[in-house]
Amino acid sequence: MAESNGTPLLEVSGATKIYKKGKESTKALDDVDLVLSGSPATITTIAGESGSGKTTLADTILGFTKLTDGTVRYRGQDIQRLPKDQRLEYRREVQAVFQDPFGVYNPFYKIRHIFDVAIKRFRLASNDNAARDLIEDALSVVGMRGDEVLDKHPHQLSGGQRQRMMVARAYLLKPRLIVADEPVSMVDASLRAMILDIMLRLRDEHAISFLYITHDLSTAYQIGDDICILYRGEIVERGDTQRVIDDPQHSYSKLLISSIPVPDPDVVWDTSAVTYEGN
Ligand SMILES: Nc1ncnc2c1ncn2[C@@H]1O[C@H](COP(=O)(O)OP(=O)(O)OP(=O)(O)O)[C@@H](O)[C@H]1O
Repeated sequence: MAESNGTPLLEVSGATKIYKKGKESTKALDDVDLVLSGSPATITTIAGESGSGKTTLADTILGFTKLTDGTVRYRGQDIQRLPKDQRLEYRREVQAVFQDPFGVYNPFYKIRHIFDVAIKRFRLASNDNAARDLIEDALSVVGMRGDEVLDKHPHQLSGGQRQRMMVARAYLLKPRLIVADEPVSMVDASLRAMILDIMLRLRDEHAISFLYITHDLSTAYQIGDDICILYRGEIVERGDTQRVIDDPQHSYSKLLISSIPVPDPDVVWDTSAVTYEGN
């Protein structure tokens, strides 16, 4: 897919999504604009409370959900109107890592199946040796080896290992963007640190950008470049992560940030948190 100079990797414009069920309707996204330049690669956090529209935005960018209004452009092209060959390229270059790694595995297949399918679908290797090398390379990025995992079934791996398999599968495809929807919320603290570190390495060493969807502002603070605070489907504040978290301007951001747990016993818990009642 051609990327002309200055064209952002991803551009979401006026994204509005209304879910309708009978007479009820929910506006999950309300006129959201978002641009990821892709160069240099960055980690952009989408943060907000449950129901704020984070997953809807992620699903929209992945092409799983159609917008009611607005567009998602990947390298300048509306993802809903891509010709077949460009669609395959977009499918390869924009990968997903989800919260529950168990949900995406077929329990009947061994782990190697997820890699074999990806290699076949995107014609990544011309023979078995080349395929094996690609898989080992991808596993090494997440600190694993093929003989440890490939002949196992999903239930024989820990949650953290399954999540690392998902990251390895995404990396195998040499994506430009990984949409990571709560990727560390179901793993323990040490694995969380490892996965966040892998994300940083993929950004810095492999130029992979991330859209990091989370309600956890402390991890966003650790790894995020930019942050967008989503509230009821609208981005109410955006900017450099440290700036926004250290000095939030919008009253909802202030409320969200005041609820971050403070680990330092010498830091007094701020009990004067505002109650958010709208703009
Ligand atoms: N398929 C659907 N049908 C109807 N309403 C939906 C659907 N998916 C999401 N919604 C509604 O849209 C709003 C945004 O939901 P969404 O899942 O995008 O939020 P979220 O920020 O990802 O929440 P969480 O952190 O709990 O996953 C919510 O009010 C939700 O109930």
